[in-house]
Amino acid sequence: MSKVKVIVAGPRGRMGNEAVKLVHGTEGFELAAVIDRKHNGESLSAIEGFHGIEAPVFSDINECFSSVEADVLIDLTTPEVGMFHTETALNHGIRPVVGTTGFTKEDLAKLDSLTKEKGIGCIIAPNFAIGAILMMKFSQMAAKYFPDVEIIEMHHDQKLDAPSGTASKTADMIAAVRETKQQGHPNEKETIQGARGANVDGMHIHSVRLPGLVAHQQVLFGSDGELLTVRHDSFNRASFMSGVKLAVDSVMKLDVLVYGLENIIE
Ligand SMILES: NC(=O)c1ccc[n+]([C@@H]2O[C@H](COP(=O)([O-])OP(=O)(O)OC[C@H]3O[C@@H](n4cnc5c(N)ncnc54)[C@H](O)[C@@H]3O)[C@@H](O)[C@H]2O)c1
Ligand SMILES: O=C(O)C1=N[C@H](C(=O)O)CCC1
Repeated sequence: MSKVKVIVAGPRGRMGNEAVKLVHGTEGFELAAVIDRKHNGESLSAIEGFHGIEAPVFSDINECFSSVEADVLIDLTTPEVGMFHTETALNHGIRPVVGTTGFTKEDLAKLDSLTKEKGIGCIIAPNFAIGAILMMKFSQMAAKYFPDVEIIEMHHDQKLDAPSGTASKTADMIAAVRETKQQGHPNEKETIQGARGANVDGMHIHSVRLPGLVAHQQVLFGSDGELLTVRHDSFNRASFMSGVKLAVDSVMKLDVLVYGLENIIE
């Protein structure tokens, strides 16, 4: 069987670095190229930390897609760049696997119609960690019985977007199964703006950013006399890689946009 040819965008980033190593070390995958803001025209193996991993480096995505034959783009960059890369990949017939977070509902709607128009698969996964997917699924289950929910997401202090993609997705999944509910006292007032966090469908999301953290979330469910906490912690970026592999394998069999790996795993 022929190998899945993969391009990684953002190879020198925290996640991109792991993804390059995953693709390079996976038998059924081939690293076709990388897209990096610097090092155009070099081989990846010449860049510190990638010794022995041969792949051409492109700074221009259109040039990359025109020069290299590829099946899948893994994007791990920034929200604005990720949206541009995803649209460009779809327009070139390359299937995107997007880990980049910070996409708006409008971005997702736009990508959904572009995916339908092109008839190829696309996966946007706010969190690739299998434990995080289960945390979201368990939270959705719990919300049927505990409609009062607060989400606390905690990430490293270099994160650009807030709330996290995982927290937004968790809130969306919970909103899909519970009636809209304004939580807390109906007359509550913030004496310092933002004290109650972001409000999604009556649910509050609190974003913590601290050095030393990687990616953590707890979903609190309160009821009369009891508290249920569903929590997940990623302690390193390797925790995301089995989900990245699953997404690359899965996107090859899809012809629609899938938003969230919970739609892929049983
Ligand atoms: N889905 C998940 O499971 C998951 C897990 C971790 C991080 N993330 C998300 O992945 C993204 C990357 O996270 P990170 O921690 O690796 O960030 P990072 O800042 O370490 O890496 C981002 C990389 O993108 C590169 N980049 C920026 N613009 C570019 C361009 N035009 N072309 C090519 N490369 C470009 C930067 O140079 C940088 O190396 C973020 O959006 C983050 O929220 C998702
Ligand atoms: O490190 C990040 O940034 C992460 N972002 C994702 C999110 O926004 O949910 C997932 C975990 C790590």
